[in-house]
Amino acid sequence: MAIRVITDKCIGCGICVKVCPFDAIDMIDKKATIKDNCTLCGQCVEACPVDAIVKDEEEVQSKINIDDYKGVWVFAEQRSGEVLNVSIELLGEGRKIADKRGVELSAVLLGKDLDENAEKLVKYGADKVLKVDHEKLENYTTDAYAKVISDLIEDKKPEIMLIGATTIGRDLGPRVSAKVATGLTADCTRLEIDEEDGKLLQTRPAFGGNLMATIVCPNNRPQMSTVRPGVMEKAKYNENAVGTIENIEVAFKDGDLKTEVLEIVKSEKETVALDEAPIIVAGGRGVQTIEGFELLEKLSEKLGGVVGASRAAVDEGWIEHSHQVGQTGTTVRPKLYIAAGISGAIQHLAGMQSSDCIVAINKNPDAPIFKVADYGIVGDLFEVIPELLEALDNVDDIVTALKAVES
Ligand SMILES: Cc1cc2nc3c(=O)[nH]c(=O)nc-3n(C[C@H](O)[C@H](O)[C@H](O)COP(=O)(O)OP(=O)(O)OC[C@H]3O[C@@H](n4cnc5c(N)ncnc54)[C@H](O)[C@@H]3O)c2cc1C
Repeated sequence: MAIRVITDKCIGCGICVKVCPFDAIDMIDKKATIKDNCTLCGQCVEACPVDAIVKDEEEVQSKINIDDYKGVWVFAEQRSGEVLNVSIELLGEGRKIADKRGVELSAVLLGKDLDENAEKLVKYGADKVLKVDHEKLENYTTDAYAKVISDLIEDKKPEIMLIGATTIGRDLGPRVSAKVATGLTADCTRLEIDEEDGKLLQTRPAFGGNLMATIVCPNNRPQMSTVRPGVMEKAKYNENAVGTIENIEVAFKDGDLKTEVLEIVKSEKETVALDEAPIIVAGGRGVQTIEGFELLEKLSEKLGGVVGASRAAVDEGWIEHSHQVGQTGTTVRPKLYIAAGISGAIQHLAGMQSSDCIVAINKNPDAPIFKVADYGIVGDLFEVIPELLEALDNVDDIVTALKAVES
């Protein structure tokens, strides 16, 4: 599709320049000229009084044979030798899509000393693991990983490739998609497959989370998505599952790799792995101050969890954005989510309502958070949390006493 100006008809009235919401039309020599930032919205076509601007509707012809592409791939991301939860979630989602399409589900595993993780991926439902074991892949680098995966795609032609929208996934996905000349939908929160034609309907928040956009990639393959951690259900572990592990040999030529990891230094900036945490104690505007969050920190430490927050608390500057849960923060699915002083706005619920157990502490008995809570405590968090801490101390004392009696 394209927007085209029929120059013979254009009278240079400039109406199109005025109506274009994207400033994508210039008047050059009294003729409308469409710029590269045109979004094909078509407002100029509607507005032109002399029909000098037209939209060419012809379908873009695919340069590849789409039928050659088969199978669903999941990039199995690892950190410090551990496969991330998001990759297990993607195996769960990939399994559903592969079954609907009647194709194989493969995990793509890059790194060093991968035998144990390859077995694990089979037990989480991968029919096949494409294992690329090489010392240059021990630590993630964009050029090495993007090269290996794009070469694999060109060789084996998967129909769909799913990658976690982690910092690594957000770097890797676009590089791979550019190398293999296909589209990528970033930061998806829902995936559906059209069983008939195999189109992947990729849904993601757009315009700052104010609307949900569903995007398809009709003319190129693979259809690639990065998917937010925490939104899909994890694949079930099955000790007896069987699958094949294919060892892929790679060789890097001079010039293939432009970066080398010399040392890994932990950032001093505070970050928190919310999406991996089994317990989250989250606070909202009701927590009132930075000191209020110290109380939440105590409770989360006691429970072996991490601290989360609503956007209101982040906007107040009481806690870093990396702790924000919700539509424009992190989506989480912990075993236990304690929401203290959080009202339960829809954008917050979107990021935490799939948690296994939700405990809400709020002064207002009508707060919407209670509608999704498994346990609700109506009360002042500055009274409730100290009581919880005391009760947990008592439990510790009882456990210590019991151990002393046993020994
Ligand atoms: C496009 C968009 C994206 C957004 N994305 C996000 C997002 O990712 N995450 C997010 O959280 N929000 C997001 N928001 C903001 C969201 O709409 C709400 O404004 C926000 O979640 C409210 O935060 P809160 O519940 O902490 O504050 P409030 O709504 O002000 O609620 C405070 C609650 O604390 C209770 N309270 C007060 N004092 C106490 C006390 N002493 N003890 C117990 N309870 C107490 C009150 O009864 C109240 O229920 C987004 C909004 C938009 C428009």
